[in-house]
Amino acid sequence: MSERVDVAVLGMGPGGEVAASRLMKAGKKVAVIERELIGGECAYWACVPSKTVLRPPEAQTEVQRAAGVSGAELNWSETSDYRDYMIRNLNDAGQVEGYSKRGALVIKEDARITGPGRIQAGEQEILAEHIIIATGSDAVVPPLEGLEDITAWTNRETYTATSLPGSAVIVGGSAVGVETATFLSRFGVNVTLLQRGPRLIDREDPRVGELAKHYLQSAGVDVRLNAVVRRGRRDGGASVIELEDGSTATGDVVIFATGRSPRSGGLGFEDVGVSLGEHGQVLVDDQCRAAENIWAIGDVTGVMPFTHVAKYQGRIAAEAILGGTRKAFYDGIPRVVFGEPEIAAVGLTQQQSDHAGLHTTATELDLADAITRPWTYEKDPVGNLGLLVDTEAKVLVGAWAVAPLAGEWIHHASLAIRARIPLDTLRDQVAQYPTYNEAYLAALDHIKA
Ligand SMILES: Cc1cc2nc3c(=O)[nH]c(=O)nc-3n(C[C@H](O)[C@H](O)[C@H](O)COP(=O)(O)OP(=O)(O)OC[C@H]3O[C@@H](n4cnc5c(N)ncnc54)[C@H](O)[C@@H]3O)c2cc1C
Ligand SMILES: NC(=O)c1ccc[n+]([C@@H]2O[C@H](COP(=O)([O-])OP(=O)(O)OC[C@H]3O[C@@H](n4cnc5c(N)ncnc54)[C@H](O)[C@@H]3O)[C@@H](O)[C@H]2O)c1
Repeated sequence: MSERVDVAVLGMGPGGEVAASRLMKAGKKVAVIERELIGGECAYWACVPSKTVLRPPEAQTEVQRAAGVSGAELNWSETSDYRDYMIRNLNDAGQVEGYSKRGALVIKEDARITGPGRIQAGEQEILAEHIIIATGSDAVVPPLEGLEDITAWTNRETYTATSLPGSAVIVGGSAVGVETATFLSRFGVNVTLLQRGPRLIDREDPRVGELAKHYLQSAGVDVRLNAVVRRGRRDGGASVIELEDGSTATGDVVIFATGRSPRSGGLGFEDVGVSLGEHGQVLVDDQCRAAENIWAIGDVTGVMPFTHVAKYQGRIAAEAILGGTRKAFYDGIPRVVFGEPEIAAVGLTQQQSDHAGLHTTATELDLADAITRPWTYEKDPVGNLGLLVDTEAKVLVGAWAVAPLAGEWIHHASLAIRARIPLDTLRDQVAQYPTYNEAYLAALDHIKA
């Protein structure tokens, strides 16, 4: 039997949840279709568990680095219990009930689009005026000889593990690799981090990668750059990765942190006029429209694979379905890696601004040399801020910070870039003393523009 709704949301990660909630609030009849757990990758295997297990090490660092306080010890068993609570013990019964009570048609099935306005979800056919594709992304595991012989994990096994391995080889040194190395090393796991290029976090300014490497090495992580993985093999209980240069890396597990690919294959998308890009991402316009009455949001669009972007696109698509005209605009959206200390960036890198033909000047500030907060915060203060300024338009176009709480105070730069706030206004802003925010004024003092 077919069921008719106004909007069918295919995939209930953070993007799908925001879109569905907004549409239901506006009185639309919504079908929410999810084949695993309502909440998606973020809630169970990615953002939420990773940030939950990173918090105890962060708190311990704060204690170790602040004057006059001591004695913080990590406890994995309590951490993993709290992590399990945060990921709802991989049970979405509460979410299913919540959406049903709010009037949604909740379908827990694998779904595919079978024609315009038509979805097959298990035995059930849904007829919908609008379809929102919010199917997210999968972990990419590179084809590797001997893969079946090693204990290979992705974020899923890592962030639901009950007991931790004694040692781990992490392949991939960007957001997932750096966060996972931070988490595991702090809980006493011997970590080797293999990054194929010359630097970590390779989408950001080179200094960001340098600093990330420095802090990981200080935490005891064996960071190997330009590491080209050749094959895997088993040696007793251990998993061994052989590298092109003849060296090896050995661990109880090998964790692949080598990127994501959009979940767009075999779901009938192309049959209804949806176009896929070269990486399989669903192509969308600036209102997240993928085809007539079909919308796509979140990781499946490949625009910026972050939860805050999936949620933003969910708001944009819902508004468009309700007749709004707001367009998505991606300037000034922050990118934070929750390392130790936090690694935050926003806007353009120097390389991107050169490519765009902008005339820019950059500066880097050692926070301890310039402001008070690092000294009141910890005994041996760390932290750096980099700014990139367009000298013609006299606005900030890029910023990065590797420092305590950087994921919080990067939002000052985020707003400045997004709203193109004139440098003169930024220079006139008065930050609370003593806060990390004062670093912006100190850095701008070094810039002639
Ligand atoms: C380890 C890790 C840590 C991360 N940490 C952060 C972080 O701290 N902050 C941040 O902003 N981002 C983080 N991310 C990225 C973030 O997880 C994603 O950007 C976010 O989950 C994307 O949301 P989404 O709604 O597009 O998709 P998803 O969360 O992937 O959800 C998509 C849903 O669609 C369902 N689905 C797929 N196909 C079908 C189908 N055919 N039928 C029915 N249902 C289907 C899936 O089961 C899934 O539940 C992290 C990622 C990883 C891997
Ligand atoms: N805090 C956050 O917001 C957060 C945290 C984790 C992940 N995420 C998001 O999730 C997505 C996935 O993150 P990710 O770090 O897995 O992917 P990524 O695509 O950002 O980085 C993958 C890294 O692995 C390296 N790599 C790829 N293949 C390799 C190989 N064979 N050997 C060695 N190195 C290899 C690449 O050079 C790259 O640096 C990202 O887009 C990220 O934005 C966000």
